[in-house]
Amino acid sequence: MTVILGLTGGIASGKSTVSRYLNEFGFPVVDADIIAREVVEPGTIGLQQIIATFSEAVLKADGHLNRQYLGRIVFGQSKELAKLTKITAPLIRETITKRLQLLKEKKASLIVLDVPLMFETGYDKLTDVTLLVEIPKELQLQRLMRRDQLTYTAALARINTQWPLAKKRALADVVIDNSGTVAQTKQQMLDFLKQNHFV
Ligand SMILES: CC(C)(COP(=O)(O)OP(=O)(O)OC[C@H]1O[C@@H](n2cnc3c(N)ncnc32)[C@H](O)[C@@H]1O)[C@@H](O)C(=O)NCCC(=O)NCCS
Ligand SMILES: Nc1ncnc2c1ncn2[C@@H]1O[C@H](COP(=O)(O)OP(=O)(O)OP(=O)(O)O)[C@@H](O)[C@H]1O
Repeated sequence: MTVILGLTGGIASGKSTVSRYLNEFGFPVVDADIIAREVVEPGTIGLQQIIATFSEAVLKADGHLNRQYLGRIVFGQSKELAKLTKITAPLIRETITKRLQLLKEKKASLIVLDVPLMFETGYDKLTDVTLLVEIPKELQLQRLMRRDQLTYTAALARINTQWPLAKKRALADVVIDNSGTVAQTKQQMLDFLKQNHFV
């Protein structure tokens, strides 16, 4: 039987750090952020629809989506974000469903489904167990500002488009605290994997 492990957490909480670690054990990862990029590559229907909605100003000179520019438009303006997700959400869902089906057919024992907006979008329904990576909001702001070179206000706007941590924590089966070192986080993950006989 295949177990689908839903991995979630706020922006810059450490999901990729955890999913990379899980992938080191050979567990396949289906990553919604990566798929969100694939569905708007040049030549896709997704990109065509984005241009039709937001104008050609969203394109870089090489024809790729200017993600930084679009991010500035949508984060902090809920109407604009809703227009974008109306385009991307169905395309992401279709790809995720296909990938999960393929991996199940290959009889993967554990599949990691990494979705930042797991609970907000109901993807937890596809999972057998949900794991939340959490850090305190101040640390989240610091890591996000540093990683994406954002101002305090821009980082806060991104965080505030997502559900508050407490609401996600109430729904998660397992909570991993990523406020310490990466090594400490990996140890918590290893304990979880061992306890559940995944390794
Ligand atoms: C606005 C975009 C172009 C900005 O791109 P950028 O490269 O700067 O960010 P990236 O895609 O790496 O996302 C970073 C993080 O932002 C957060 N985020 C992304 N989309 C959303 C959203 N619709 N609502 C809330 N938070 C979001 C997530 O925590 C995500 O991990 C991009 O985020 C996007 O296309 N978003 C819409 C697609 C989507 O809904 N993705 C989430 C899949 S669950
Ligand atoms: N335990 C840690 N200690 C210090 N820095 C960390 C730790 N975990 C992650 N980071 C750093 O914090 C940033 C966010 O981590 P990561 O990219 O894994 O988060 P994420 O949840 O996948 O983010 P997003 O979903 O927004 O892409 C990265 O720059 C990463 O190197």
